[in-house]
Amino acid sequence: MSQNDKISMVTGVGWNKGPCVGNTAAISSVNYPELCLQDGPLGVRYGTGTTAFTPGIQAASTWDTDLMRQRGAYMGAEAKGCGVHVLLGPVGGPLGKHAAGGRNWEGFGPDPYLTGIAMAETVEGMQSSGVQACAKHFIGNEQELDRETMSSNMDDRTMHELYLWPFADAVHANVASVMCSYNKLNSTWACENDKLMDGLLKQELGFQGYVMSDWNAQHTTNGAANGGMDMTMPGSDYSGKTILWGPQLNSAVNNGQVSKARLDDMAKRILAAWYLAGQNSGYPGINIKANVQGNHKENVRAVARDGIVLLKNSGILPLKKPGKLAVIGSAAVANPQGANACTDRGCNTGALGMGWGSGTANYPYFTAPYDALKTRAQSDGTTISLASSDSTGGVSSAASGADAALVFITADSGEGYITVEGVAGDRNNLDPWHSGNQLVQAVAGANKNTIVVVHSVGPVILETILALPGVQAVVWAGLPSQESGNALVDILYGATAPSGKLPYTIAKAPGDYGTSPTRGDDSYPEGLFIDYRHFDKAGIAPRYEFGFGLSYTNFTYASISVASTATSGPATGSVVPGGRQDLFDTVATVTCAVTNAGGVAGAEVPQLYISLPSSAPSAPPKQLRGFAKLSLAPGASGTATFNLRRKDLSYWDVRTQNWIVPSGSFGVSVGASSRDIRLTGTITVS
Ligand SMILES: OC[C@H]1O[C@@H](O[C@H]2[C@H](O)[C@@H](O)[C@H](O[C@H]3[C@H](O)[C@@H](O)[C@H](O)O[C@@H]3CO)O[C@@H]2CO)[C@H](O)[C@@H](O)[C@@H]1O
Repeated sequence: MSQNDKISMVTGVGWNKGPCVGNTAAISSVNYPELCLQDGPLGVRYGTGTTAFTPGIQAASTWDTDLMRQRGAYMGAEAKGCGVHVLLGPVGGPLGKHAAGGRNWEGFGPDPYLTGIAMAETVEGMQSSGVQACAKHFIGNEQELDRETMSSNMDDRTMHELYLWPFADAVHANVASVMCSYNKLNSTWACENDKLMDGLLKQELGFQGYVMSDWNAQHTTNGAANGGMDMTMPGSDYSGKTILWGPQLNSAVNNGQVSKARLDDMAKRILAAWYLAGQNSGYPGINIKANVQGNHKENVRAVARDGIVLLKNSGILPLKKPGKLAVIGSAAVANPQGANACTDRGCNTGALGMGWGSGTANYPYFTAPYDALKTRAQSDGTTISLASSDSTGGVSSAASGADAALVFITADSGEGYITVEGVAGDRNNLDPWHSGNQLVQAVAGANKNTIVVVHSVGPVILETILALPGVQAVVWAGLPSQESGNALVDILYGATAPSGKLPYTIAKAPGDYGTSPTRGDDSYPEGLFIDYRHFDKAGIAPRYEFGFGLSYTNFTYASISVASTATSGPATGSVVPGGRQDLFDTVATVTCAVTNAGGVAGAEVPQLYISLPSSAPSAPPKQLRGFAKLSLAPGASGTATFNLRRKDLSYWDVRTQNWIVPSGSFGVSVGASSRDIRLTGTITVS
């Protein structure tokens, strides 16, 4: 390849200059195609014949690795069918430091272990279908407010044990590419941060793919090249005036400011990823409008359904052919202007299926809650009525007299380039939108059998709602995408027992989280203590804890067994993708029996938390390090097996710059949530 070829391979053609959101030019000398990079984390953005998969946070809410992998594989297959070479997902940052963070819903929640597993499953699924995955946004882009000017200043241990952790799992899964983020990291732009891209990602984690910039996140020609960035996107700023690579990079290489070896390295990494994905032969031509949906809606329905978390149920659910059902709220029906009426889903009108921004896709269709409820009611002979307004005025007459009243509320957020109803990305508060508390108050005042359905991007404060005696059930339906109504009916009528568990904590008050987006630089004073790690350490009682979720049956736990070969000391071995080799060795196995002790089939998510021994530096009281999902018939038992990797028992030692397994007694807690611990054991490491 000539120097010009290499420059062309690493430089986007410019904003809005190609068929995809990011494009590089074809290089005929090596039969390399015009490369197509397209969002995003839940399917092909701007497609017309593509599936709108569930957002990452809903996949996390299932705690089901098979569904996560299938979701990734189907997204990858659709991307390939459209000729997309690089699908811009999954999202491991934001992790979810702020409950109100605008883009949290694109990823898998604030626990690094759960997000890491979900990242790996998604990457492997996507790349098994032949598309290159892109782990983003690297790193510290935890809020939309000031994201393009602020610095995320975090200490080394917090970096390793929280924010870098999911990216390490993505690299271990051989992710083809990583996207550096808009913000600065410890005062240096992420996209020219040598410590970050070269030091952490390429050396410590052994990443062999390429780093692309977030769109217009590059600031200098030489700083980015010498800091470890390998591809600039989209190749110009949004006005098309500023171009930082292309001819500028050519000059920098010619005058020695960027070495030829560095340019070769960039090109080698991009080509390696292209070969890794097998895109060098028989790859389809680019057609974002191709119809590639196949049967993928089945995964959407399964994730939407199994991600529903039942928070409260006095026994009203599952519904048993009610004579009269009242459905209330604007969020029960599709956006009257059309499900795709707002660009990049930049409005909260009608039923909510995903947040807004670049991480969205067009709905090929949208089954709203009321659509599916009406179909079910007709087959049951139920009289169903609809009041699709959030005004409390006529609610009393709509709700009274019905056997049950279903009221729909929402909370939305998204990417900061769109402002919706005064919300510029990050949420302004953790309340339901559209006066949801007042709506529920009015409904529950008129009907003592009120069921609240919440569609939300993240935690909502539910105290007002839970204090109402008429509220018999709260169904946390999350972000279900195109299969919203069908998934909800599956759960409400008991075709499937709810099996989702919260991938974040729902607090009693916003201040309980201890973090919120702020202007300017952020020094990350909370360190390791976000979400449940903070609640546990500070002794704050959450309303619904991380990992919580009810079912229509109940499960008992017994017979914990712990076997370990773990030895104390630092990680060793050569660096493989993801870090030192032995970090990924299984060093302990915990098993337990789980029995469905109730009368209906259901699925349980036993969760394993570890507590580090006293010889380790101060650490969160409990940290998730394993989970399983067991589907069990009534009376049946199954075995949950948790394989703990060396890394799962380690802390990051800043002095030696290595992972260390401390000696002593590790607490092992297995339970139905982070605060419903059913079995305990110990792992003793000498
Ligand atoms: O899509 C690729 C990555 O882009 C980042 O989001 C950008 C988004 O894709 C793009 O549509 C949007 O463009 C707007 C632009 O910011 C604004 O100045 C202009 O007026 O309107 C444009 C919309 O027509 O910019 C987004 C960045 O600000 C994502 O961060 C990343 O995750 C995507 O993969």
